[in-house]
Amino acid sequence: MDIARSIPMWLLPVVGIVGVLVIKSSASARQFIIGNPHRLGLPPGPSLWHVMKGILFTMDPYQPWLLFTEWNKRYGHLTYFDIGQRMLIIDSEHIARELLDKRSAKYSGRPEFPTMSLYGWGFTTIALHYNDKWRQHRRFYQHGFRLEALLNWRPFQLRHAHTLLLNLLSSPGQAADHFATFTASTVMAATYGYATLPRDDPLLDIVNRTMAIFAQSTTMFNLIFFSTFRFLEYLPTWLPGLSFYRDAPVSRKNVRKMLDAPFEFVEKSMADGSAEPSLVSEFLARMSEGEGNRLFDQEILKEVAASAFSAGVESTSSVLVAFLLAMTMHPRVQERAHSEIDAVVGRGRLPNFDDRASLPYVEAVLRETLRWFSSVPAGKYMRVAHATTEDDVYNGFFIPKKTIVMVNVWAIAHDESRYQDPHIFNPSRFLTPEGKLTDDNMYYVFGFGRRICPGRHLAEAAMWIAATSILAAFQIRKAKNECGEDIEIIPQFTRGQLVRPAPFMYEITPRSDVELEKLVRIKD
Ligand code: HEM
Repeated sequence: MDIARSIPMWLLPVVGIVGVLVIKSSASARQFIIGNPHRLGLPPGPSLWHVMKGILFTMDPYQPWLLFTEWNKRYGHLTYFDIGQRMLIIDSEHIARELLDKRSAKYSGRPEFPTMSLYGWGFTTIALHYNDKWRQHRRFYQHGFRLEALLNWRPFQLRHAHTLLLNLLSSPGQAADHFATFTASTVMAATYGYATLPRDDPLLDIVNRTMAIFAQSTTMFNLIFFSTFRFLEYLPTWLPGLSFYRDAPVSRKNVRKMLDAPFEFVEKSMADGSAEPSLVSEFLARMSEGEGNRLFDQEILKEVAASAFSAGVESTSSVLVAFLLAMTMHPRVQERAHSEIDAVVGRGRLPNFDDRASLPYVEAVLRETLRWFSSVPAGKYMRVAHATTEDDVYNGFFIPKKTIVMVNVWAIAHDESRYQDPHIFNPSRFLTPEGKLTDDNMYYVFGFGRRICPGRHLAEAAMWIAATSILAAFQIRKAKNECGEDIEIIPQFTRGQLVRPAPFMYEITPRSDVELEKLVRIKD
Protein backbone atom coordinates (compact mmCIF):
# COMPACT_ATOMS: atom_id res chain seq x y z
CA MET A 1 0.00 0.00 0.00
CA ASP A 2 1.25 3.49 -0.77
CA ILE A 3 1.38 4.95 2.74
CA ALA A 4 2.07 8.50 1.56
CA ARG A 5 -1.14 8.47 -0.48
CA SER A 6 -3.23 7.13 2.40
CA ILE A 7 -2.28 10.02 4.76
CA PRO A 8 -5.03 12.68 4.63
CA MET A 9 -3.80 16.09 3.45
CA TRP A 10 -4.91 17.86 6.61
CA LEU A 11 -2.63 15.63 8.70
CA LEU A 12 0.53 17.12 7.19
CA PRO A 13 0.13 20.61 8.66
CA VAL A 14 -0.91 19.07 12.00
CA VAL A 15 2.22 16.91 12.12
CA GLY A 16 4.26 19.96 11.14
CA ILE A 17 2.69 22.09 13.86
CA VAL A 18 3.27 19.50 16.58
CA GLY A 19 6.85 19.04 15.33
CA VAL A 20 7.55 22.77 15.44
CA LEU A 21 6.07 23.05 18.95
CA VAL A 22 8.26 20.18 20.20
CA ILE A 23 11.41 21.64 18.61
CA LYS A 24 10.64 25.14 19.90
CA SER A 25 9.89 23.91 23.42
CA SER A 26 13.14 21.94 23.62
CA ALA A 27 15.08 25.00 22.36
CA SER A 28 13.34 26.96 25.09
CA ALA A 29 14.29 24.39 27.72
CA ARG A 30 17.92 24.47 26.56
CA GLN A 31 18.02 28.26 26.85
CA PHE A 32 16.49 27.97 30.31
CA ILE A 33 19.37 25.71 31.44
CA ILE A 34 22.19 27.67 29.78
CA GLY A 35 21.08 31.18 30.72
CA ASN A 36 19.96 30.36 34.24
CA PRO A 37 22.97 29.06 36.19
CA HIS A 38 21.21 29.45 39.56
CA ARG A 39 18.22 27.43 38.35
CA LEU A 40 15.73 30.10 39.35
CA GLY A 41 12.10 29.35 38.56
CA LEU A 42 10.16 31.02 35.78
CA PRO A 43 7.28 33.29 36.78
CA PRO A 44 4.10 31.26 37.40
CA GLY A 45 1.59 30.69 34.66
CA PRO A 46 -0.60 28.17 32.87
CA SER A 47 0.85 24.99 31.36
CA LEU A 48 0.95 24.53 27.58
CA TRP A 49 -2.18 22.38 27.87
CA HIS A 50 -4.08 25.07 29.79
CA VAL A 51 -2.96 27.78 27.41
CA MET A 52 -4.15 25.75 24.42
CA LYS A 53 -7.46 25.01 26.14
CA GLY A 54 -7.84 28.69 27.06
CA ILE A 55 -7.02 29.88 23.54
CA LEU A 56 -9.26 27.34 21.82
CA PHE A 57 -12.28 27.33 24.13
CA THR A 58 -12.30 30.37 26.40
CA MET A 59 -10.52 33.23 24.70
CA ASP A 60 -12.51 35.74 22.72
CA PRO A 61 -9.99 36.25 19.89
CA TYR A 62 -11.09 39.88 19.66
CA GLN A 63 -10.64 40.54 23.37
CA PRO A 64 -7.65 38.41 24.40
CA TRP A 65 -6.92 40.77 27.28
CA LEU A 66 -9.93 39.40 29.17
CA LEU A 67 -8.38 35.93 29.35
CA PHE A 68 -4.99 37.43 30.21
CA THR A 69 -6.64 39.39 33.01
CA GLU A 70 -8.08 36.15 34.41
CA TRP A 71 -4.68 34.48 34.27
CA ASN A 72 -3.08 37.48 35.97
CA LYS A 73 -5.67 37.19 38.75
CA ARG A 74 -4.88 33.51 39.15
CA TYR A 75 -1.09 33.51 38.75
CA GLY A 76 -0.06 37.00 39.86
CA HIS A 77 1.08 40.23 38.27
CA LEU A 78 3.62 38.36 36.17
CA THR A 79 2.13 35.50 34.19
CA TYR A 80 4.45 33.42 32.05
CA PHE A 81 3.76 30.73 29.48
CA ASP A 82 5.44 29.13 26.52
CA ILE A 83 3.59 28.26 23.32
CA GLY A 84 6.62 28.00 21.15
CA GLN A 85 6.97 31.74 21.86
CA ARG A 86 7.80 32.66 25.46
CA MET A 87 5.21 35.12 26.74
CA LEU A 88 5.07 37.28 29.85
CA ILE A 89 1.92 39.23 30.69
CA ILE A 90 2.19 42.08 33.21
CA ASP A 91 -0.90 43.65 34.78
CA SER A 92 0.78 46.12 37.13
CA GLU A 93 2.01 49.58 36.16
CA HIS A 94 4.61 49.39 38.93
CA ILE A 95 6.18 46.19 37.55
CA ALA A 96 5.90 47.45 33.97
CA ARG A 97 7.90 50.52 35.04
CA GLU A 98 10.44 48.41 36.99
CA LEU A 99 11.13 46.27 33.93
CA LEU A 100 10.28 48.23 30.78
CA ASP A 101 11.33 51.69 32.06
CA LYS A 102 14.14 51.02 34.52
CA ARG A 103 15.65 48.05 32.70
CA SER A 104 14.83 49.35 29.26
CA ALA A 105 18.22 48.25 27.88
CA LYS A 106 16.98 44.65 28.17
CA TYR A 107 13.28 45.16 27.45
CA SER A 108 13.17 47.31 24.32
CA GLY A 109 13.17 44.63 21.64
CA ARG A 110 10.15 43.70 19.59
CA PRO A 111 8.92 40.17 18.95
CA GLU A 112 10.05 38.49 15.77
CA PHE A 113 7.07 38.67 13.40
CA PRO A 114 8.21 37.71 9.90
CA THR A 115 4.60 38.04 8.85
CA MET A 116 4.82 41.83 9.26
CA SER A 117 7.49 41.88 6.53
CA LEU A 118 5.49 39.47 4.44
CA TYR A 119 2.72 42.08 4.42
CA GLY A 120 5.24 44.82 3.58
CA TRP A 121 5.15 46.42 7.04
CA GLY A 122 8.54 45.28 8.32
CA PHE A 123 9.93 48.81 7.89
CA THR A 124 7.67 50.51 10.46
CA THR A 125 9.17 51.88 13.64
CA ILE A 126 6.85 49.69 15.66
CA ALA A 127 8.13 46.52 13.97
CA LEU A 128 11.85 47.38 14.06
CA HIS A 129 14.19 45.61 16.40
CA TYR A 130 16.14 47.56 18.95
CA ASN A 131 18.91 48.57 16.53
CA ASP A 132 20.55 51.52 14.77
CA LYS A 133 17.80 51.88 12.21
CA TRP A 134 15.26 52.14 15.02
CA ARG A 135 17.45 54.83 16.69
CA GLN A 136 17.45 56.81 13.44
CA HIS A 137 13.67 56.63 13.36
CA ARG A 138 13.40 57.82 16.94
CA ARG A 139 15.67 60.82 16.15
CA PHE A 140 13.17 61.93 13.52
CA TYR A 141 10.30 61.82 16.03
CA GLN A 142 12.39 63.39 18.76
CA HIS A 143 13.09 66.28 16.42
CA GLY A 144 9.52 66.72 15.21
CA PHE A 145 7.21 65.56 17.95
CA ARG A 146 8.97 66.38 21.23
CA LEU A 147 6.99 68.53 23.63
CA GLU A 148 8.75 71.82 22.74
CA ALA A 149 8.32 71.22 18.99
CA LEU A 150 4.58 70.89 19.38
CA LEU A 151 4.10 74.63 19.33
CA ASN A 152 4.91 74.45 15.60
CA TRP A 153 1.96 72.16 14.96
CA ARG A 154 -0.65 73.93 17.07
CA PRO A 155 -1.88 76.24 14.28
CA PHE A 156 -2.46 73.19 12.04
CA GLN A 157 -4.24 71.34 14.81
CA LEU A 158 -6.49 74.29 15.56
CA ARG A 159 -7.29 74.79 11.89
CA HIS A 160 -8.10 71.11 11.40
CA ALA A 161 -10.22 71.05 14.58
CA HIS A 162 -12.31 73.85 13.07
CA THR A 163 -12.65 71.91 9.82
CA LEU A 164 -13.78 68.98 11.94
CA LEU A 165 -16.54 71.14 13.46
CA LEU A 166 -17.74 72.25 10.04
CA ASN A 167 -17.71 68.64 8.82
CA LEU A 168 -19.76 67.58 11.84
CA LEU A 169 -22.18 70.40 11.14
CA SER A 170 -22.69 69.41 7.51
CA SER A 171 -22.87 65.62 7.97
CA PRO A 172 -23.32 64.87 11.67
CA GLY A 173 -24.00 61.19 11.07
CA GLN A 174 -20.48 60.56 9.81
CA ALA A 175 -18.56 61.54 12.91
CA ALA A 176 -16.23 58.52 12.81
CA ASP A 177 -15.11 59.41 9.27
CA HIS A 178 -14.59 63.03 10.27
CA PHE A 179 -12.44 61.98 13.24
CA ALA A 180 -10.30 59.85 10.96
CA THR A 181 -9.92 62.75 8.52
CA PHE A 182 -9.08 65.13 11.35
CA THR A 183 -6.40 62.88 12.81
CA ALA A 184 -4.95 62.01 9.45
CA SER A 185 -4.87 65.69 8.47
CA THR A 186 -2.93 66.73 11.56
CA VAL A 187 -0.35 63.96 11.11
CA MET A 188 -0.16 64.55 7.31
CA ALA A 189 0.30 68.28 7.85
CA ALA A 190 3.13 67.82 10.35
CA THR A 191 4.85 65.06 8.42
CA TYR A 192 4.37 66.03 4.76
CA GLY A 193 2.92 69.55 4.84
CA TYR A 194 -0.02 68.06 3.01
CA ALA A 195 -3.44 69.68 3.38
CA THR A 196 -6.01 66.93 3.11
CA LEU A 197 -9.35 67.56 1.46
CA PRO A 198 -12.25 67.54 3.92
CA ARG A 199 -13.48 64.36 2.19
CA ASP A 200 -12.39 61.72 -0.30
CA ASP A 201 -8.79 62.81 -0.25
CA PRO A 202 -6.79 60.74 -2.80
CA LEU A 203 -3.70 60.30 -0.60
CA LEU A 204 -5.75 59.41 2.45
CA ASP A 205 -7.61 56.95 0.35
CA ILE A 206 -4.38 55.08 -0.51
CA VAL A 207 -3.39 55.05 3.14
CA ASN A 208 -6.79 53.93 4.40
CA ARG A 209 -6.99 51.06 1.93
CA THR A 210 -3.50 49.87 2.86
CA MET A 211 -4.24 50.03 6.56
CA ALA A 212 -7.54 48.22 6.16
CA ILE A 213 -5.87 45.17 4.56
CA PHE A 214 -3.27 45.18 7.29
CA ALA A 215 -5.83 45.47 10.07
CA GLN A 216 -7.92 42.58 8.79
CA SER A 217 -5.03 40.20 8.43
CA THR A 218 -2.71 40.81 11.31
CA THR A 219 -4.74 39.69 14.29
CA MET A 220 -2.82 38.52 17.33
CA PHE A 221 -3.57 34.93 16.37
CA ASN A 222 -2.29 35.36 12.82
CA LEU A 223 0.84 37.15 13.90
CA ILE A 224 1.85 34.47 16.37
CA PHE A 225 0.59 31.48 14.44
CA PHE A 226 2.09 32.27 11.05
CA SER A 227 5.34 33.54 12.58
CA THR A 228 5.73 30.33 14.59
CA PHE A 229 4.81 27.88 11.83
CA ARG A 230 6.72 29.42 8.98
CA PHE A 231 6.69 26.27 6.88
CA LEU A 232 3.00 27.03 6.12
CA GLU A 233 4.26 29.71 3.76
CA TYR A 234 5.45 26.96 1.40
CA LEU A 235 2.10 25.14 1.22
CA PRO A 236 -0.43 25.92 -1.53
CA THR A 237 -2.37 29.05 -0.57
CA TRP A 238 -5.70 27.49 -1.62
CA LEU A 239 -5.56 25.23 1.47
CA PRO A 240 -8.15 26.17 4.10
CA GLY A 241 -6.87 28.85 6.49
CA LEU A 242 -4.02 29.95 4.23
CA SER A 243 -5.77 32.90 2.54
CA PHE A 244 -3.48 34.89 4.81
CA TYR A 245 -0.72 34.30 2.25
CA ARG A 246 -2.94 35.22 -0.68
CA ASP A 247 -3.53 38.75 0.61
CA ALA A 248 0.15 39.43 1.27
CA PRO A 249 1.22 40.53 -2.26
CA VAL A 250 -1.76 42.92 -2.49
CA SER A 251 -0.74 44.41 0.85
CA ARG A 252 2.88 44.84 -0.24
CA LYS A 253 1.82 46.66 -3.40
CA ASN A 254 -0.39 49.05 -1.45
CA VAL A 255 2.30 49.69 1.15
CA ARG A 256 4.70 50.70 -1.62
CA LYS A 257 2.17 53.25 -2.87
CA MET A 258 1.67 54.51 0.67
CA LEU A 259 5.42 55.07 1.02
CA ASP A 260 5.89 56.79 -2.33
CA ALA A 261 2.79 58.90 -2.98
CA PRO A 262 2.97 61.43 -0.10
CA PHE A 263 6.73 61.65 -0.47
CA GLU A 264 6.45 62.49 -4.16
CA PHE A 265 3.97 65.17 -3.22
CA VAL A 266 6.60 66.82 -0.96
CA GLU A 267 9.31 66.60 -3.62
CA LYS A 268 7.04 68.12 -6.22
CA SER A 269 5.87 70.94 -3.98
CA MET A 270 9.47 71.71 -2.97
CA ALA A 271 10.42 71.87 -6.62
CA ASP A 272 7.63 74.33 -7.50
CA GLY A 273 8.11 76.38 -4.32
CA SER A 274 4.70 75.62 -2.85
CA ALA A 275 5.89 73.35 0.02
CA GLU A 276 4.40 74.02 3.44
CA PRO A 277 6.74 73.53 6.42
CA SER A 278 6.91 69.84 7.32
CA LEU A 279 9.27 67.30 8.79
CA VAL A 280 9.93 65.58 5.49
CA SER A 281 10.64 68.83 3.60
CA GLU A 282 12.93 69.99 6.42
CA PHE A 283 14.93 66.75 6.37
CA LEU A 284 15.06 66.69 2.57
CA ALA A 285 16.40 70.25 2.54
CA ARG A 286 19.04 69.39 5.13
CA MET A 287 20.03 66.31 3.16
CA SER A 288 20.44 68.29 -0.05
CA GLU A 289 22.56 70.85 1.81
CA GLY A 290 25.13 68.16 2.41
CA GLU A 291 24.09 66.57 5.67
CA GLY A 292 23.14 63.69 3.36
CA ASN A 293 23.32 60.16 4.59
CA ARG A 294 24.44 61.19 8.03
CA LEU A 295 20.77 61.90 8.63
CA PHE A 296 18.83 59.41 6.56
CA ASP A 297 18.82 57.98 3.15
CA GLN A 298 15.66 58.73 1.21
CA GLU A 299 14.15 55.31 1.74
CA ILE A 300 14.47 55.58 5.52
CA LEU A 301 12.92 59.03 5.43
CA LYS A 302 9.97 57.59 3.51
CA GLU A 303 9.69 54.76 5.98
CA VAL A 304 9.83 56.82 9.12
CA ALA A 305 7.26 59.30 7.80
CA ALA A 306 4.87 56.52 6.81
CA SER A 307 5.40 54.87 10.21
CA ALA A 308 4.22 57.99 12.01
CA PHE A 309 1.15 58.00 9.91
CA SER A 310 0.30 54.32 10.19
CA ALA A 311 0.84 54.25 13.96
CA GLY A 312 -0.95 57.47 14.75
CA VAL A 313 -4.19 57.77 12.87
CA GLU A 314 -6.35 54.87 13.98
CA SER A 315 -5.29 55.05 17.64
CA THR A 316 -6.13 58.74 17.93
CA SER A 317 -9.38 58.71 16.00
CA SER A 318 -10.72 55.68 17.87
CA VAL A 319 -10.29 57.56 21.15
CA LEU A 320 -12.37 60.40 19.68
CA VAL A 321 -15.13 57.95 18.75
CA ALA A 322 -15.02 56.69 22.35
CA PHE A 323 -15.31 60.30 23.53
CA LEU A 324 -18.42 60.79 21.39
CA LEU A 325 -19.90 57.59 22.81
CA ALA A 326 -19.17 58.67 26.38
CA MET A 327 -20.75 62.10 25.82
CA THR A 328 -23.84 60.53 24.23
CA MET A 329 -24.29 58.22 27.20
CA HIS A 330 -23.44 60.65 30.00
CA PRO A 331 -25.38 63.93 29.63
CA ARG A 332 -24.44 65.13 33.13
CA VAL A 333 -20.75 64.82 32.40
CA GLN A 334 -21.31 66.78 29.21
CA GLU A 335 -23.33 69.43 31.04
CA ARG A 336 -20.53 69.97 33.55
CA ALA A 337 -17.96 70.20 30.75
CA HIS A 338 -20.16 72.74 28.93
CA SER A 339 -20.45 74.86 32.07
CA GLU A 340 -16.69 74.86 32.56
CA ILE A 341 -16.07 75.86 28.94
CA ASP A 342 -18.76 78.57 29.05
CA ALA A 343 -17.23 80.02 32.22
CA VAL A 344 -13.66 80.05 30.89
CA VAL A 345 -14.05 80.55 27.13
CA GLY A 346 -17.52 82.06 26.89
CA ARG A 347 -19.89 81.56 23.97
CA GLY A 348 -18.42 84.19 21.69
CA ARG A 349 -15.34 82.28 20.50
CA LEU A 350 -13.98 78.75 20.22
CA PRO A 351 -11.39 77.36 22.66
CA ASN A 352 -7.69 77.41 21.87
CA PHE A 353 -4.63 75.84 23.46
CA ASP A 354 -4.16 78.76 25.87
CA ASP A 355 -7.38 77.70 27.61
CA ARG A 356 -6.14 74.24 28.43
CA ALA A 357 -4.78 74.88 31.94
CA SER A 358 -8.06 76.54 32.95
CA LEU A 359 -10.23 73.57 31.98
CA PRO A 360 -9.44 70.78 34.47
CA TYR A 361 -12.80 69.04 34.16
CA VAL A 362 -12.50 68.78 30.37
CA GLU A 363 -9.00 67.39 30.90
CA ALA A 364 -10.44 64.83 33.32
CA VAL A 365 -13.03 63.84 30.69
CA LEU A 366 -10.22 63.14 28.24
CA ARG A 367 -8.26 61.09 30.79
CA GLU A 368 -11.36 59.12 31.71
CA THR A 369 -11.99 58.42 28.02
CA LEU A 370 -8.46 57.03 27.69
CA ARG A 371 -8.96 54.90 30.81
CA TRP A 372 -12.45 53.63 30.07
CA PHE A 373 -11.67 52.79 26.49
CA SER A 374 -8.00 51.65 26.65
CA SER A 375 -7.45 51.68 22.89
CA VAL A 376 -4.31 49.53 23.04
CA PRO A 377 -5.34 46.99 25.70
CA ALA A 378 -3.01 43.94 25.43
CA GLY A 379 -2.72 41.25 22.89
CA LYS A 380 -4.89 43.07 20.43
CA TYR A 381 -1.96 45.03 19.18
CA MET A 382 0.56 42.26 19.49
CA ARG A 383 2.94 44.35 17.46
CA VAL A 384 3.40 46.79 20.35
CA ALA A 385 4.55 44.05 22.69
CA HIS A 386 8.15 44.35 23.85
CA ALA A 387 10.71 41.53 23.78
CA THR A 388 13.66 40.87 26.05
CA THR A 389 17.02 41.12 24.34
CA GLU A 390 18.88 39.50 27.28
CA ASP A 391 18.11 37.10 30.12
CA ASP A 392 16.94 38.83 33.28
CA VAL A 393 16.05 38.06 36.89
CA TYR A 394 13.18 39.86 38.63
CA ASN A 395 11.94 39.16 42.14
CA GLY A 396 13.68 35.78 42.12
CA PHE A 397 12.17 34.76 38.77
CA PHE A 398 14.18 34.01 35.67
CA ILE A 399 12.97 35.85 32.55
CA PRO A 400 14.67 34.42 29.46
CA LYS A 401 15.94 36.33 26.46
CA LYS A 402 13.45 36.62 23.56
CA THR A 403 10.43 36.57 25.84
CA ILE A 404 7.50 38.56 24.45
CA VAL A 405 6.45 41.01 27.16
CA MET A 406 2.91 42.41 27.05
CA VAL A 407 1.53 44.98 29.43
CA ASN A 408 -2.16 44.38 30.00
CA VAL A 409 -3.18 48.02 29.92
CA TRP A 410 -6.85 47.09 30.04
CA ALA A 411 -6.31 45.30 33.39
CA ILE A 412 -4.39 48.30 34.80
CA ALA A 413 -7.11 50.71 33.65
CA HIS A 414 -9.81 48.50 35.22
CA ASP A 415 -8.00 47.68 38.46
CA GLU A 416 -10.59 48.09 41.22
CA SER A 417 -8.00 48.88 43.85
CA ARG A 418 -6.96 51.91 41.79
CA TYR A 419 -10.20 52.95 40.11
CA GLN A 420 -13.38 52.48 42.10
CA ASP A 421 -16.20 51.03 39.95
CA PRO A 422 -13.87 50.88 36.96
CA HIS A 423 -16.63 50.12 34.45
CA ILE A 424 -18.37 53.39 35.21
CA PHE A 425 -17.44 56.51 33.22
CA ASN A 426 -16.56 59.01 35.92
CA PRO A 427 -14.13 61.85 35.07
CA SER A 428 -14.21 63.12 38.67
CA ARG A 429 -11.91 60.26 39.67
CA PHE A 430 -9.13 62.35 38.10
CA LEU A 431 -9.90 65.40 40.27
CA THR A 432 -8.98 66.13 43.89
CA PRO A 433 -11.76 67.32 46.24
CA GLU A 434 -10.50 70.87 45.49
CA GLY A 435 -11.17 70.32 41.79
CA LYS A 436 -7.49 70.06 40.79
CA LEU A 437 -6.20 67.31 38.53
CA THR A 438 -4.63 64.28 40.24
CA ASP A 439 -1.16 62.98 39.28
CA ASP A 440 -2.68 60.12 37.29
CA ASN A 441 -2.18 61.45 33.75
CA MET A 442 -3.01 58.12 32.04
CA TYR A 443 0.30 58.21 30.23
CA TYR A 444 0.63 54.46 30.60
CA VAL A 445 -1.70 54.06 27.61
CA PHE A 446 1.18 55.33 25.49
CA GLY A 447 3.50 52.48 26.45
CA PHE A 448 6.75 52.22 28.32
CA GLY A 449 10.51 52.65 28.32
CA ARG A 450 12.49 53.49 25.22
CA ARG A 451 9.66 52.33 22.97
CA ILE A 452 7.11 54.71 24.47
CA CYS A 453 4.85 56.24 21.81
CA PRO A 454 6.82 59.11 20.21
CA GLY A 455 3.57 60.67 18.96
CA ARG A 456 2.01 60.93 22.41
CA HIS A 457 2.29 64.71 22.77
CA LEU A 458 0.96 65.29 19.28
CA ALA A 459 -1.90 62.83 19.88
CA GLU A 460 -2.79 64.27 23.26
CA ALA A 461 -2.91 67.81 21.89
CA ALA A 462 -4.97 66.71 18.88
CA MET A 463 -7.47 64.83 21.05
CA TRP A 464 -7.72 67.75 23.45
CA ILE A 465 -8.39 70.44 20.86
CA ALA A 466 -10.88 68.21 19.02
CA ALA A 467 -12.81 67.20 22.14
CA THR A 468 -12.85 70.69 23.64
CA SER A 469 -13.94 72.31 20.38
CA ILE A 470 -16.75 69.78 19.97
CA LEU A 471 -17.93 70.40 23.53
CA ALA A 472 -17.86 74.14 22.97
CA ALA A 473 -19.78 73.96 19.71
CA PHE A 474 -22.19 71.06 20.03
CA GLN A 475 -24.78 69.38 22.17
CA ILE A 476 -24.50 65.61 21.89
CA ARG A 477 -27.41 63.42 22.90
CA LYS A 478 -28.98 60.03 22.35
CA ALA A 479 -30.94 59.65 19.12
CA LYS A 480 -34.72 59.32 19.42
CA ASN A 481 -36.98 56.62 18.05
CA GLU A 482 -40.28 57.29 16.20
CA CYS A 483 -42.08 57.73 19.53
CA GLY A 484 -39.64 60.43 20.56
CA GLU A 485 -37.96 58.22 23.18
CA ASP A 486 -34.23 58.00 23.66
CA ILE A 487 -32.61 55.06 21.92
CA GLU A 488 -30.60 53.40 24.68
CA ILE A 489 -27.03 52.39 23.99
CA ILE A 490 -25.24 49.31 25.23
CA PRO A 491 -21.62 50.14 24.52
CA GLN A 492 -19.94 47.59 22.34
CA PHE A 493 -16.58 47.50 20.73
CA THR A 494 -15.72 46.38 17.22
CA ARG A 495 -14.94 42.75 16.82
CA GLY A 496 -12.59 43.39 13.95
CA GLN A 497 -8.91 44.01 14.38
CA LEU A 498 -9.37 47.69 15.23
CA VAL A 499 -10.53 48.31 18.79
CA ARG A 500 -13.09 51.09 18.64
CA PRO A 501 -16.67 51.54 19.72
CA ALA A 502 -19.07 49.77 17.39
CA PRO A 503 -21.42 52.14 15.48
CA PHE A 504 -24.09 53.68 17.73
CA MET A 505 -26.93 56.19 17.36
CA TYR A 506 -26.41 59.79 18.49
CA GLU A 507 -27.54 63.32 17.71
CA ILE A 508 -25.20 66.24 17.48
CA THR A 509 -26.54 69.81 17.15
CA PRO A 510 -24.97 73.27 17.49
CA ARG A 511 -25.20 74.87 20.96
CA SER A 512 -24.70 78.46 20.06
CA ASP A 513 -27.02 80.93 18.35
CA VAL A 514 -23.93 82.30 16.66
CA GLU A 515 -23.33 80.49 13.41
CA LEU A 516 -20.48 78.04 13.64
CA GLU A 517 -18.89 79.37 10.45
CA LYS A 518 -18.63 82.77 12.12
CA LEU A 519 -17.14 81.30 15.29
CA VAL A 520 -14.52 79.48 13.26
CA ARG A 521 -13.47 82.81 11.74
CA ILE A 522 -13.10 84.52 15.15
CA LYS A 523 -9.48 84.01 16.20
CA ASP A 524 -9.62 84.81 19.93
C1 HEM B 1 -4.35 58.10 21.31
C2 HEM B 1 -3.36 58.02 20.49
C3 HEM B 1 -2.21 57.05 20.60
C4 HEM B 1 -2.04 56.00 21.44
C5 HEM B 1 -2.98 55.49 22.55
C6 HEM B 1 -0.76 55.41 21.12
C7 HEM B 1 -0.22 54.32 21.79
C8 HEM B 1 0.98 53.74 21.46
C9 HEM B 1 1.53 52.59 22.14
C10 HEM B 1 0.91 51.86 23.31
C11 HEM B 1 2.71 52.30 21.52
C12 HEM B 1 3.67 51.18 21.91
C13 HEM B 1 4.60 51.69 23.01
C14 HEM B 1 5.48 50.60 23.58
O1 HEM B 1 6.00 49.80 22.81
O2 HEM B 1 5.67 50.56 24.80
C15 HEM B 1 2.90 53.26 20.45
C16 HEM B 1 3.98 53.25 19.61
C17 HEM B 1 4.15 54.14 18.60
N1 HEM B 1 3.35 55.24 18.30
FE1 HEM B 1 1.64 55.73 19.25
N2 HEM B 1 -0.19 56.11 20.09
C18 HEM B 1 -1.03 57.13 19.74
C19 HEM B 1 -0.82 58.09 18.77
C20 HEM B 1 0.31 58.19 17.98
C21 HEM B 1 0.58 59.23 17.02
C22 HEM B 1 -0.32 60.43 16.73
C23 HEM B 1 1.78 58.92 16.42
C24 HEM B 1 2.57 59.66 15.34
C25 HEM B 1 2.47 60.88 15.04
C26 HEM B 1 2.25 57.68 16.99
C27 HEM B 1 3.42 57.03 16.64
C28 HEM B 1 3.89 55.89 17.23
C29 HEM B 1 5.10 55.19 16.79
C30 HEM B 1 6.00 55.58 15.61
C31 HEM B 1 5.27 54.10 17.66
C32 HEM B 1 6.40 53.06 17.62
C33 HEM B 1 7.47 53.41 18.66
C34 HEM B 1 8.59 52.40 18.74
O3 HEM B 1 8.38 51.23 18.45
O4 HEM B 1 9.70 52.81 19.11
N3 HEM B 1 1.34 57.27 17.94
N4 HEM B 1 1.83 54.13 20.43
